[in-house]
Amino acid sequence: MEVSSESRRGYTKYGFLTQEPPLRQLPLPFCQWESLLKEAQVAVRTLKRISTACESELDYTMSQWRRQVRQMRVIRFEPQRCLEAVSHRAHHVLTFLVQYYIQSQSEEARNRGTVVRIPASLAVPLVAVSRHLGIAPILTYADTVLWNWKWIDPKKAVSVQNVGMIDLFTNDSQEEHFFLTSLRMEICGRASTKAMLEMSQSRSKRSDGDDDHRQLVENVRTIARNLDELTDIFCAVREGLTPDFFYNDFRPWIQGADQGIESPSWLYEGTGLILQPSGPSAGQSAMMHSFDVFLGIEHPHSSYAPGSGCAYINSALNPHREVREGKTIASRCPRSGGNDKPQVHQSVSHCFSHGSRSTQSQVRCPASNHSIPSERSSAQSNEVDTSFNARMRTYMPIQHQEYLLWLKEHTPFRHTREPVLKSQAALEAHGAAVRALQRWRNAHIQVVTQYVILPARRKFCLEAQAAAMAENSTPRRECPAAEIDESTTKQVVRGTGGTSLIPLLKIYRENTRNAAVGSALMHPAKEITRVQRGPFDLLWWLLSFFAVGGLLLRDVTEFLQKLLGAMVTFDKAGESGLMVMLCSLWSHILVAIDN
Ligand code: HEM
Ligand SMILES: N[C@@H](CC(=O)c1ccccc1NC=O)C(=O)O
Repeated sequence: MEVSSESRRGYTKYGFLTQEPPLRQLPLPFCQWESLLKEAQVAVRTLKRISTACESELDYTMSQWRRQVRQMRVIRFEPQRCLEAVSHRAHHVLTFLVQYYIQSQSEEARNRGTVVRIPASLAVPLVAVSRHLGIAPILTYADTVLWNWKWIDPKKAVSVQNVGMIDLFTNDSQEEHFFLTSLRMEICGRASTKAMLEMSQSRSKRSDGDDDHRQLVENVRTIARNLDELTDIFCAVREGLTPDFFYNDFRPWIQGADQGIESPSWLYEGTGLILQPSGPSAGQSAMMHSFDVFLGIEHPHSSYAPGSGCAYINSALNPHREVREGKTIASRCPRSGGNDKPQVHQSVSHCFSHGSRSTQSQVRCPASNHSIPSERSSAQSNEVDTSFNARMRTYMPIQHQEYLLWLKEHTPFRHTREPVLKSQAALEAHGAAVRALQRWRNAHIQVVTQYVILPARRKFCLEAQAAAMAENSTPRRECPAAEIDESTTKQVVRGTGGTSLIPLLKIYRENTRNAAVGSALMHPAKEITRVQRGPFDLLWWLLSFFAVGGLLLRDVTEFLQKLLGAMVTFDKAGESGLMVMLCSLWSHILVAIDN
């Protein structure tokens, strides 16, 4: 797999962000799209903000807006004749318009029947530009983050403080803070990308000298430290975003059509496409994928070939069969994760990869496309779709997909972890990086619980209560969110990427942990010290200190009591009280981490 030296330079300098700040306005022929975007943004901001009493006014305004969209003529977009930056902006604007168009419709309208229609005025140019970019024809992480940033002060360099977002759905600073968190991680993560590139490139022209080896160890240590910085930036998402705003006000705008079997399909008028695409997720960040790829952490069933596999239809006719390239084969598509029953995925489709820009029609089920889970894997993973990562790659720009394939071929930690087996220092560095990634995944699971699981349970409760009241007008009974059991959560809660999210995230964390345990077993190694510790780590160490200290204190006390008889007195009640408190705190922390 060849990645041009030019694009490699690009990754080095700006990570996965574009070299230049993204375009903020499309050229003249496409200004109507820009005006429609402004109109929708203003309507949502002004009418939603005032009060809920304005909801119907918002509905009315948006229905007028949708009419304009339907009546707009199809403007031809010829990406081959445009600068790449224009294509990025076109994909960004069109996918924002599609989200406004679909998500501003009432829930009944969206679920009525099985198909939601995207007017040709949006669908035709969107499919053209998506083919050109080798990306899915739906709002992606690239649209919301990578192609959506601006310098605050163009005279200063790009830094985590000197950036802002261009377009938002709600125009609320909380939404900006959410996207900025990812953007800042992308900027900060450039240090890792640079280190990975250096190592992987030098592997091709390998000299294996001592200096090379020292450099490798230094680079892997850089990655470990950088991952901890990323975790700190990630945790700061809490500083400017409330779970209520995230879940109830912002998230509905970015939903895709991959929210379970009852999700409607999206029909792209004038293109022949019917898809059930996933919404955006930072799981589409090539920077985040590169850590797993580089460190050799495997997530089973995430093997992958580039292209966009999101193009298919769930015809839901025969639950046990899938039509593939003219043949009918028995299969199951793990597309929507968790509670997937065998489904039909009769593909339609066009592929959005470079290699197949021509109107190639092929049958693909995005997740199972490259790897259909075996019996063993299903049992092992408790029916969780672990091919999420492979599917998410098909929502990345094609260069990022190709870069990840190149990295997999060239990482020094491929196959046998050659340098690791050779050197204790490299092994330690690798173990520290893996553990740092695991810490990031722990933090991520906690944030997902706080921002998705708990608000979803709360909403489910309120809806159940309202329904019960409407049915038999029984008095309102409290329904604490915590009462909802796990199976209900699984049914009602999905990620924008369409997954049954917590089981998936836990498996990914487990795979990471196993990679770390594996190397630690081979050579028990000292942990590389973290450069920055979060308050949680401090608490962890303090508790460990007191717990161990408490145990020691008890042993020493007993010893002294035996030794000195009655000379040493110790308040037994106080001591055991302390122990109980410490144990219970400890178990709370363990439970919190496991959640
Ligand atoms: C409030 C903030 C966030 C929430 C609620 C959230 C939620 C989720 C959810 C629900 C998933 C499951 C997959 C799916 O989308 O269906 C997921 C996956 C993922 N998210 Fe986030 N996310 C947040 C922020 C971030 C950020 C800032 C990053 C990094 C840039 C990130 C990186 C990932 C990755 C890499 C995955 C794939 C699973 C893995 O590798 O462990 N997330 N996220
Ligand atoms: N998967 C997340 C959404 C998400 O993480 C996301 C979506 C769009 C752009 C960036 C995202 N992640 C972090 O900024 C969710 O289920 O809400």
